[in-house]
Amino acid sequence: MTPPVLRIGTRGSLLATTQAGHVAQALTDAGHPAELVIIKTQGDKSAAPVTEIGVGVFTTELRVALRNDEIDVAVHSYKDLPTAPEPDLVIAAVPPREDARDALVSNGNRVLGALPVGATVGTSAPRRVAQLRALGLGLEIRPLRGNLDSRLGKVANGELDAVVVARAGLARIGRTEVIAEAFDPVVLLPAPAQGALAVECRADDAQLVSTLATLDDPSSRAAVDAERAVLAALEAGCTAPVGAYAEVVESLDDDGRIFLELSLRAAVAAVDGSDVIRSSAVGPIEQAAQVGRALAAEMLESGAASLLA
Ligand SMILES: NCc1[nH]cc(CCC(=O)O)c1CC(=O)O
Repeated sequence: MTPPVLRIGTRGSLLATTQAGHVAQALTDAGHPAELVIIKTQGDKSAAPVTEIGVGVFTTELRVALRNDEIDVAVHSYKDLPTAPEPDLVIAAVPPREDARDALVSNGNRVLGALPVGATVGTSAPRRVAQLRALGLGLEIRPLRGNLDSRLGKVANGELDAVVVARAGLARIGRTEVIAEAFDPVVLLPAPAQGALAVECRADDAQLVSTLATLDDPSSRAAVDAERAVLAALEAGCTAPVGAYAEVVESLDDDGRIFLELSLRAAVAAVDGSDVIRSSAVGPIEQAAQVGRALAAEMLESGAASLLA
């Protein structure tokens, strides 16, 4: 039995409570009153690089709370969720995704190409570090962690010339005005599932699963399923130098009729920027995960494993 007021578990950051708040509001509007329950995760307690604290640092405690029936729903940034399946839990909804691109916030609002050699750019994600280095612009990449406000603060106070963050995070907290440039995926491929939310609940809570399903956006779900299948098939985690981006696009069949299909691009980069393997594929929306796995297999044949080692 689902209690009268749904307990929505979320991390406590402004970004997390804002995005979980949207989910709570949507449920309340649909006649299912909901409230937020703040859960502290390992990633909130430690300021160490995520690459060191490990997989699931922003999500494990939320899943524990779900299993302990302390919350009914967990709202995660989907890109923070490990790819390992959890049979007792289900991603009941992937709401419409935000713009998935990475964004540059810089001193003087300069675009990346206008930053001089030696300019300091903050980011800790190996995926961003690798792709930025591969551009060969002579930038000084500096480690960066903490919540969005503190990251932006490092540009404002002059500690760094620029930072790279997910545009979606800025959009959700209403700060897109600070963006100097949103990177085309050709330049910088976003993390698998970046900009998407995962709305998770216990798999045996059938009534709640169907309630949450009303928030699902099938195109967003297909895209993230394909992207995460690439990551899983490469046996890489959310801190690996792997970018993937999928979207539902219009194509023409042999008779000139428009149909929808999934277009997927992925990249694996050496963290020192010395090499990038890129690949792309199109396929049926209903077979998103297969499209992702096939692309990963192709990239492994091109030598992706040696870049991930
Ligand atoms: N691990 C940090 C994290 N998890 C989700 C987002 C941004 C929002 C999103 O991608 O949905 C961020 C911050 C960032 O990458 O700049």
